[in-house]
Amino acid sequence: MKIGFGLYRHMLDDAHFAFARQCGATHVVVHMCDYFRNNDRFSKTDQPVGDTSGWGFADGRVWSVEELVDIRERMAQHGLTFFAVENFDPLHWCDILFDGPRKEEQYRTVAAVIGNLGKAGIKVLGYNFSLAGVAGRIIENKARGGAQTVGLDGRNEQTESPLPNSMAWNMVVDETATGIRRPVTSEQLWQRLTEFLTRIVPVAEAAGVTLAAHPDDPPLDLVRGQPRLVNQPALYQRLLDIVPRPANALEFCLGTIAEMSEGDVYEAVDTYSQQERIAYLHFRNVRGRVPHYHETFIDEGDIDMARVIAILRRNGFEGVLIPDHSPQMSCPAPWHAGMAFAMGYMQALIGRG
Ligand SMILES: O=C(O)[C@@H](O)[C@@H](O)[C@H](O)[C@H](O)CO
Repeated sequence: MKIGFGLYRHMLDDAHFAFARQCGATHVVVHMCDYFRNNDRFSKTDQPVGDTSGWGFADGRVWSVEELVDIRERMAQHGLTFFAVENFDPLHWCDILFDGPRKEEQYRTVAAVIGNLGKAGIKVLGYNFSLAGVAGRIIENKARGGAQTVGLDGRNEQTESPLPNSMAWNMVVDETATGIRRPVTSEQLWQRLTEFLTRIVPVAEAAGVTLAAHPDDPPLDLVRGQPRLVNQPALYQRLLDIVPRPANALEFCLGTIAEMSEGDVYEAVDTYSQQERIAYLHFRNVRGRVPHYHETFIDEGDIDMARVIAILRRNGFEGVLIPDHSPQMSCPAPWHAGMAFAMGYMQALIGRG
């Protein structure tokens, strides 16, 4: 098992690389999509949360081999491995998600993105096949000591307001578009995922890249009038079985799995790590289940994190674990302190960095 760190687009600098290494990270998961682009409404010091207007503005640029290699080489100077990219930019694939007119063009874009990752030596691409994206969460001071965290306290304006045509994956993809997205059925969503995996897993295999699926967070049935995909632990198996190949793997988000209304997080960890289909984990903790939960510090949630590590060890898991996100601590550096706390706990559980 390897301990990693997730860095957002605006954190790809020496200071954050040094901080990640000092926290014991050896591997980095990079968010190449700038969730905050052209959007100063929300603080960039933590994960994006947003409101009914979503996160930032997608730009759809295909990340070049050169820029990916530059990031990889700058990280390497700090003893860090560029392990994965997490998420497409919504403009790479919004018409794949919504079966729109640019679908075929976007399949070519997705193939180009994956091809460039492979050429740059980056072996994992996390993705979240989600129509409304990570939407609906609210900011609350519910973590230990009143620390700021995110969660859900029942359905709210964000989860209920219909998704506009201007948005996909909780970001703006066409600010000129008007009207509301036509509701998609759950079966249509699974059909689109089936086409996506059937067409793209071979592309990923040829590029030497593993695709890793994140579950839908919050794992409700509907968010903004659109169905959710993997919102129960057993549905991960349905996704894996569409294309039963090693390159069709999981970005296993422990927190999201624990938030789900059904299932047992320990059984899920055991089931999927036994199959060796977990590429990396979001090793974060929560309290409660949808529609009432909040993210917690790594040591104070419902999940016994030591028990999760014991299951992973028993099943010989050799992938990467990252904290994903942590509550913001009340100090001059809320994000850094929260991440350092989480990483220290992971180091103690998993081993020396
Ligand atoms: O569980 C979650 O929802 C998180 O993994 C996401 O907030 C994730 O950090 C973002 O979607 C970026 O991938």
